[in-house]
Amino acid sequence: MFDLGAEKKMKYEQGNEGISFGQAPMSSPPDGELDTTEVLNIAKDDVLSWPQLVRRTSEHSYPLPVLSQMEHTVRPFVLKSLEVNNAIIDIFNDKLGLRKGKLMEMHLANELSGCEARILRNSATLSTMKLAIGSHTDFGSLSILHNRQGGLQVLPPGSETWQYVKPIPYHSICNVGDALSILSGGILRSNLHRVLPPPSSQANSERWSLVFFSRPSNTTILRALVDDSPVIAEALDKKDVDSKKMFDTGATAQEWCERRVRNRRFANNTQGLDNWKASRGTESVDLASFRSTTVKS
Ligand SMILES: O=C(O)CCC(=O)C(=O)O
Ligand SMILES: [Fe+2]
Repeated sequence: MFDLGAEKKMKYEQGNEGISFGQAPMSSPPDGELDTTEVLNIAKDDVLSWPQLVRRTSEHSYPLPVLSQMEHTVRPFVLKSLEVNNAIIDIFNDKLGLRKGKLMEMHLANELSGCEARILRNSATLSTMKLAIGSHTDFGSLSILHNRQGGLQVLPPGSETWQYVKPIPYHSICNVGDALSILSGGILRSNLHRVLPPPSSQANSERWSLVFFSRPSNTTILRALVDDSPVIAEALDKKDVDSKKMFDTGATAQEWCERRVRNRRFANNTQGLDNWKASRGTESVDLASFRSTTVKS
């Protein structure tokens, strides 16, 4: 799939419109270097409507290994991921003081959304510092990540030191993304992370990972649910005027994702810092941290 050759891969390219599904060359603002990881995104909407496609055209759908495994592998993976995702969303819903089912109403599987499964491959490399995936927050609600090799790092809030997240066998890693952070008035945090080539004994090996990203339905407006929960209203109340603005984006979930995807695309990343700024999510760290290579294991 990733070995198809550049020309054939173009057929499955995600396109320039900020829509994420398909094969995606991403770069790492602010320096605009191409991330070394290759990714293929499969839309939840296409998986659930299969054999019909609603997000990709039949001419530019997905590589053959995806299509031939749709019934036996891709669909069960997406259904199980949605089940796990929904259970976690419901727990957060109650902890945030929202009425039962409020968050789920924004994540209905049969409504069009940016939810997607992602397969990632980073070729073996001798350079231990070349970014496999540049620093970013995830765009949506929850990301459920399955990886066996190291390389994932997080930058804890207020810190300039990246820390490795060690994969634990039979466990997955769950990240909160921007959408849930905004809806919760910042009570849930969308963490800043990046990927380096695997460290120590795994260095020089190819790195594969698999993620399911859940995102609110396309039409969901991304703003803190202050009218639905006193807990969220109180959290937002404590923020200063500038931070408050971040929690009333005026954007739909679709617009939010499209903006972020478009400005992280290698092909679009020609404006240096302007692209970098336009690609940002809910993080509020300075530029120095994005360039920092200080690592604590
Ligand atoms: O491959 C990983 O460990 C992380 C992938 C990731 O952060 C992403 O695709 O957004
Ligand atoms: Fe990520």
